[in-house]
Amino acid sequence: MLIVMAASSSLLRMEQIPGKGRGLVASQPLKAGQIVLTESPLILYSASPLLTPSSSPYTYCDHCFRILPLTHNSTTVTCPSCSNHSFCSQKCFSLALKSSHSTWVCKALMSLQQHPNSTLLQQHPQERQVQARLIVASHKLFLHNHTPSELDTFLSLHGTPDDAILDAANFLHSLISPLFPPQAQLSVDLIAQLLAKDRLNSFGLMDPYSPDGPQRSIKAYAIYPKATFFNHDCVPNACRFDYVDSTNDDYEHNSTDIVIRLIEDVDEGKEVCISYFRIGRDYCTRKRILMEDYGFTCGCDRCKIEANWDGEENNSDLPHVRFLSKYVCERKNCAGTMAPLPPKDDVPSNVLECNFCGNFKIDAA
Ligand SMILES: C[S@@+](CC[C@H](N)C(=O)[O-])C[C@H]1O[C@@H](n2cnc3c(N)ncnc32)[C@H](O)[C@@H]1O
Repeated sequence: MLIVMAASSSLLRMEQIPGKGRGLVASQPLKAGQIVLTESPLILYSASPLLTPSSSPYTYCDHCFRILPLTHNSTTVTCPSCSNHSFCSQKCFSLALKSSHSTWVCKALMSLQQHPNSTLLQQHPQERQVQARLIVASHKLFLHNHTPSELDTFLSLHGTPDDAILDAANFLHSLISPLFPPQAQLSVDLIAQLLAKDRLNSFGLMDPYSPDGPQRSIKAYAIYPKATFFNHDCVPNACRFDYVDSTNDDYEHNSTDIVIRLIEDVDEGKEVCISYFRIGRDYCTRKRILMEDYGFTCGCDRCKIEANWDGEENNSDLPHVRFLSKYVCERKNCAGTMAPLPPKDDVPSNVLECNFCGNFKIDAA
């Protein structure tokens, strides 16, 4: 059912949006269901703490983050050097050896997991163990011979270190810089920038949906070079899909790619926005997350209206209430966002797909 279509970057252009910084706007009229962006992560790293056993019921391939079978089967490969990282197939392991689990990454992670580094890490909040993974995963950006544009792109992202980040950066620098090759330009300031940018710009790749399972947790974080420029709206006109655990062959080797698909038609020049979390959340929760995690107050029409609600109103005619009743997935334990499948031969689809549980429904309207 899925349709793979890499979006041309000409569908979107970057502009300064008053009060929001940079954003992405439609450079031509766009249709509901249209895929406006597909891209691979610039940085991708596991959300599992390096030392503490994960609370997730799942284990993942350490390269593509697909779920591994409970008992390792014949295709699962464990890294013979560290015995700590597993891969869903020989192919994924081979790809990992050239990128996410190169000899250097393997040695750096092992060194962080060994005494006395592990003792030092354990004396700090557990978050440091995940931040250490981020720094190791980003090591290519810090090498002098690495393409400078990626580091420049990264450093231009939103996010400024605060005192807590500077403390974390000082500690992580003392722990990790001895592992870096001499030609790397790793400094406390660069680590602080990395942590600050990651906090505002990374997307979480989630555990698979299960109707009766525990609440889904994040299995990996990814920073996408263009998708990071989508601003937030509480009534978004686009939403994000990923197919990490999809069994569809089209996604076999790009399962950590992000796919941004339009929920409704977007006129030329109009900003394309996503929601930074599930859209059904109430006003106070949205306001808190946007301030605490992203540092801004949302000025969208939905927030303006809901700020004055006392819970007694009949709101069924309001545009955002109609939007939510149409596009929030009603499946148990889900509440994801539903977007139409891509149009075929310019004919819009009346099938909606949930970006969280993968459910399909016919749009009766
Ligand atoms: C992932 S970045 C999005 C791109 C960003 N505007 C830029 O110029 O790089 C997230 C940041 O964009 C800004 N932002 C996103 N949505 C916003 C909104 N609806 N209102 C105000 N600021 C917003 C906030 O500063 C937020 O921390």
